[in-house]
Amino acid sequence: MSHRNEQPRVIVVGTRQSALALTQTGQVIDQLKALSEQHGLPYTFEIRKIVTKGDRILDVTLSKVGGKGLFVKEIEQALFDKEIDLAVHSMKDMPYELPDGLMNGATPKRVDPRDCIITANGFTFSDLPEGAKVGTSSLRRSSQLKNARPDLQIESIRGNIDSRIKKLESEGFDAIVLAAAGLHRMSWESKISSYLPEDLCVPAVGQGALGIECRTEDAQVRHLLSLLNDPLTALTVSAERSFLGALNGGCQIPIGAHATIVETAENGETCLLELTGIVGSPDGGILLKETLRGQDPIALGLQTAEALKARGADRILAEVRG
Ligand SMILES: NCc1[nH]cc(CCC(=O)O)c1CC(=O)O
Repeated sequence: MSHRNEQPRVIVVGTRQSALALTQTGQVIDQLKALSEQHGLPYTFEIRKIVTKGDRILDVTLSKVGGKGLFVKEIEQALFDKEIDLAVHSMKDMPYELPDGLMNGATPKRVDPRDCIITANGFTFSDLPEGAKVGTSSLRRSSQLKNARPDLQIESIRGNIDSRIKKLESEGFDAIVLAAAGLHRMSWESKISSYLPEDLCVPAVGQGALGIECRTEDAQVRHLLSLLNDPLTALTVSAERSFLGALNGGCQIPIGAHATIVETAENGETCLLELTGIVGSPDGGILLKETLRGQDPIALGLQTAEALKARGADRILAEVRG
């Protein structure tokens, strides 16, 4: 079926070493293998593990470590050095701006974007007892949960999802908050006690989606990755990331956004998007939320950010950044 005359090539895939990173990278490689076969591309795949700064620093709140892209810098260097040819990231850990020479080659279909809680006693969120101790290091999550339930005692919990689940019991949390997507990819859905609906907790920008970074000049990898791209996911993620960029955000500040497709035109060329964005104070005292609709994802992200700025979002964010 080959319409080109491709030479055999080993494509090296970089990944962080966490169980989730390895699992989602493995899943993407399986999909790329199937697509290569289907399209007659003579590619084989190899995994290279990379340790990032975010993996090494585990004892401080991430917003204090500072710097965007804590989990991606070493990976990007490996791409530039051609030690690897592509890297699978959780979209929510990908910085807003990629360096010159690198690009997001594909946004595969998103899985469940919601946050969920795992509790020691199988409680749902509304069952949590007065003053319950809830583990999360995300300012976005603490802001929204404290806003709904000022009595909760939010405490920092770091580490990969597997070590956080262990800490639920060993450190006496009543509940921990995690992205459902990571648990689904690990086939750990059965650990989920309940999902947090979006009117309670708007997810992180890009949550549940992946991004696949590659070199802009690598036409073969770009062609292969284009086969894995899901255009509707790419549209919603681009609205969310436009919102994040307009607020100069990273993943360690209290910002959340989620876009959905409301309507697609028959020809599939235009569609109507709805974007909900929030900015909150970490203690939950202030929580600003806007929902807007539009066709152009970039414009929609900017407009939603402007609407929040008009209500004081910049002041909240300046305070968090210190
Ligand atoms: N910041 C860590 C991180 N990056 C991606 C995921 C989960 C998977 C995803 O959202 O795609 C997680 C863990 C979590 O927040 O529970």
